[in-house]
Amino acid sequence: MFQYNQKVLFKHCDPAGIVFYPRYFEMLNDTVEEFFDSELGQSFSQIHQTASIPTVQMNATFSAPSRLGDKLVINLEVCRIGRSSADLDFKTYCEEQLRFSANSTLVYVDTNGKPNSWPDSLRRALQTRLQGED
Ligand SMILES: CC(C)(COP(=O)(O)OP(=O)(O)OC[C@H]1O[C@@H](n2cnc3c(N)ncnc32)[C@H](O)[C@@H]1OP(=O)(O)O)[C@@H](O)C(=O)NCCC(=O)NCCSC(=O)c1cc(O)c2ccccc2c1O
Repeated sequence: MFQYNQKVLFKHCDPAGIVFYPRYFEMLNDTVEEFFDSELGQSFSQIHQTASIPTVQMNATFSAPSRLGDKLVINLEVCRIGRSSADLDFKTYCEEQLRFSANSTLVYVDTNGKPNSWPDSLRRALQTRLQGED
C-alpha cells in the first residue's frame, strides 16, 4: 500500500471551514502522480510524452469532515489491472478516523486518446503493487 501525507491547508477549505470536496479529488490526483513517480518509477512528465492516463470512473464516500491543519494520510492500493485499465482504491484517514474513501479506474491512452495496452514496464510495476500480491 502506498501512503501520501497531506496537511489540510487554507486553500482546501470552504467558508464552512471544512475541506471542499473537489479539493479531495485534487489530493487524490496528487497521490496518483506521486505513486507513479516514486513507486512505479515513471513520472507524469515521462508518461505524458507518449501517452496519458485519464480517469474514466470514480466513486466517492465522505465519512467525516476535515478541517484546517488536519494531517491526512491517503492510502492507495491497486485493486485490478486490465488490458489498458487499472482500478485504484483510496482511503483517507486523520489519525484513526476515516474521512474519505474512493475507487477509480484509470485508462492508458495513446496520444490520440485511444485505449492502449499498458506498456510492459508499467504493467510489471503495477503488478508488483497489486493488492494481495506482496
Ligand atoms: C479513456 C477512453 C478513451 C476509453 O474509451 P472507451 O471507454 O470507448 O474504450 P474501451 O471501451 O475500449 O475501454 C477501454 C478500457 O477502459 C475500461 N473502461 C471504460 N469505461 C469504463 C468505466 N466507465 N468504468 C470502468 N472501466 C471502464 C474498459 O473496461 C477497458 O478496460 P481494459 O482493461 O479491458 O482495456 C474514454 O472513456 C475517454 O476518453 N473518457 C474520458 C476521460 C476523461 O476525460 N476523464 C475526465 C477526467 S481526466 C482526468 O481526470 C485525468 C487526466 C489525466 O491526464 C491524467 C493523467 C494521469 C493520471 C490521472 C489523470 C486523470 O485522472
